[in-house]
Amino acid sequence: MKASPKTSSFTKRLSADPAIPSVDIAKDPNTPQELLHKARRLKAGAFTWTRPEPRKEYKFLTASPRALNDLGFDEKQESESEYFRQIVSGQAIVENPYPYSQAYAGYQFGDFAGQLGDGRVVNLFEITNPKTGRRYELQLKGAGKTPFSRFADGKAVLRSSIREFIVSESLNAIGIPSTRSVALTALPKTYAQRSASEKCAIVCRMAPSWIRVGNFDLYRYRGDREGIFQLSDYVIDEVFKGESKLCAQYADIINYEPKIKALGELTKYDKMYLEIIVRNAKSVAYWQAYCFLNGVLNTDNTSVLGLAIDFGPFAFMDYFDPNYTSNHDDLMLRYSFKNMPSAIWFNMVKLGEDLAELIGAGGKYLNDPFFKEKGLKESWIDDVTKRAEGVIGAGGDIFERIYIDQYLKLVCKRLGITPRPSDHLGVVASLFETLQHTKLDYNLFFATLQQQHIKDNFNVDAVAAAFIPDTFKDDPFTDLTKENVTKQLKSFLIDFKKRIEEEKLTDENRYERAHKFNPLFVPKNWILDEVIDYTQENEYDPLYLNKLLKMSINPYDKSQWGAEAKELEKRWTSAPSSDIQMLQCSCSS
Ligand SMILES: Nc1ncnc2c1ncn2[C@@H]1O[C@H](COP(=O)(O)OP(=O)(O)OP(=O)(O)O)[C@@H](O)[C@H]1O
Repeated sequence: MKASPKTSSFTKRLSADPAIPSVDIAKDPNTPQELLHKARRLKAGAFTWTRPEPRKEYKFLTASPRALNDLGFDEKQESESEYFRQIVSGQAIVENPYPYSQAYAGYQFGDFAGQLGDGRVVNLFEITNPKTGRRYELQLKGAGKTPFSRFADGKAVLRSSIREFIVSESLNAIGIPSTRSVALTALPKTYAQRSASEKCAIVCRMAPSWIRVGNFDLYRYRGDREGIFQLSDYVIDEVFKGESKLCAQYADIINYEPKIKALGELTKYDKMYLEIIVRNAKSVAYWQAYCFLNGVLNTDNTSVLGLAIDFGPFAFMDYFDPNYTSNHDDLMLRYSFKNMPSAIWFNMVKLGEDLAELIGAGGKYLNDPFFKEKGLKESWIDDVTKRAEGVIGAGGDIFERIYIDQYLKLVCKRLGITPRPSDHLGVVASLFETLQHTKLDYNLFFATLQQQHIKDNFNVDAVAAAFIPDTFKDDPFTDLTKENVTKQLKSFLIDFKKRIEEEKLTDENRYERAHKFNPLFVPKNWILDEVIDYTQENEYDPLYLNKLLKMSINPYDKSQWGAEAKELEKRWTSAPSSDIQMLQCSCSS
């Protein structure tokens, strides 16, 4: 890490908080420290200079070998280096570029919440992996108070830090777009009051960009049209690497969408908006295909890159229940499994409203000097409003098409079959009916199915039995009995057999296709709870944590899970007893 060149495109291209206009002022010992660490509302600017608050004691716990590898580092050398450990915990900072916290706003549970911002995050710098050319921005979560801390303490507790550290790396390893975690450091003498007093930690995280829909919301709230232009140009040039890359992947769907055709030529701002929509539609499909719930899909937790971001009350669902919400406080089920697509679409509409002037202008007004300098003439307003509504409406159709297309593709990949447009009525419908009625472990179901021999004279009872865990008990109060579960499974297996015969797929073909999409392990809430308890009760012994990390970053390859703690591996890959399934979490972290 020491030798890697470090930059910050964000602070280079976007405007700083006018209260601390330069790094020299931030560094000046005469500058009041409250300016860096006390809650206040910024008048303007995309960020403010700040730095991690010093803590009494730091204890390095672990680093993700996969993240280090993606940064272009030697895993072992880096994680053992003192310099690395100091940087990822905020004990030392790189003075150039100087650390900062981002300003953003957000719609939380449907209501606008005003200025939010990095209230416990300090951004460090960007590093580009010389081999892949990929750039990542590193930041520290739980690094202390910033001007965005509002009424809170700037801390993150160890419990939520372990959860975020593990799940972000797990999602990425499964193939789901996510922000990442580099390293985890405990703060043994730093406590935070949550429902009880808890010990704290710092997670060093990385992402190609940390920009959220909330960054745009803030400019709209301030009425800062120059800020919206600046942020949009930054996102196009630096996050998406130029206009030519926008909307390239789904050009066929986008260009042939009738509502898009009606808009005439698309501007770079239209394309940026649609690119963000496409990425988020795909991500929701991933979350649903793997039954992952973020739990708080507010606009401040919706990345412009469609990355899973901010891991509070998240969960991998144990069994398929469309009404499940992982968020204990989400009484209206706003962020439940079935509502995730509409929650993200709500956020895309808010982004469209933030960008209304830019996407409404179209080629007709965008290059008009009056528009650039001053804004809209009275006579243009109807035209611009109509076009902005047109872009958002077209975006809605595209969102729906891409989400459905991607969801079906992913589910079929998990089954090892080739998707057909009618699948939602056929084998996929049969699958979800079975999953919902049998309450079998969702992710384990696919991993079990890919192993089964389903041929001409297959013994359907024996195959059905392979899905039912030894621990299964008839529920005396419902019809969830072994007999009914077997019946339901057999019905699905017969439908499935018909389909694979139509496709002329052998068991081997099917396994070859499916096993790359069916993780053998996902970190469920009950496993995370066990690891958190063990780590806290055993003076930060990293045995469980590192075992969980190995399993989470190698979900398709058991051979990488290590020779240690085999009993944990066995338990963590089995279906759990019903009393620890479908756990919920609260937002406090
Ligand atoms: N303990 C805390 N101290 C200061 N600010 C906080 C704290 N917890 C949450 N916030 C702030 O409240 C807002 C919403 O919190 P949320 O839990 O969604 O974000 P977060 O987990 O802190 O950060 P991120 O989204 O970057 O993962 C954010 O502006 C966040 O910075």
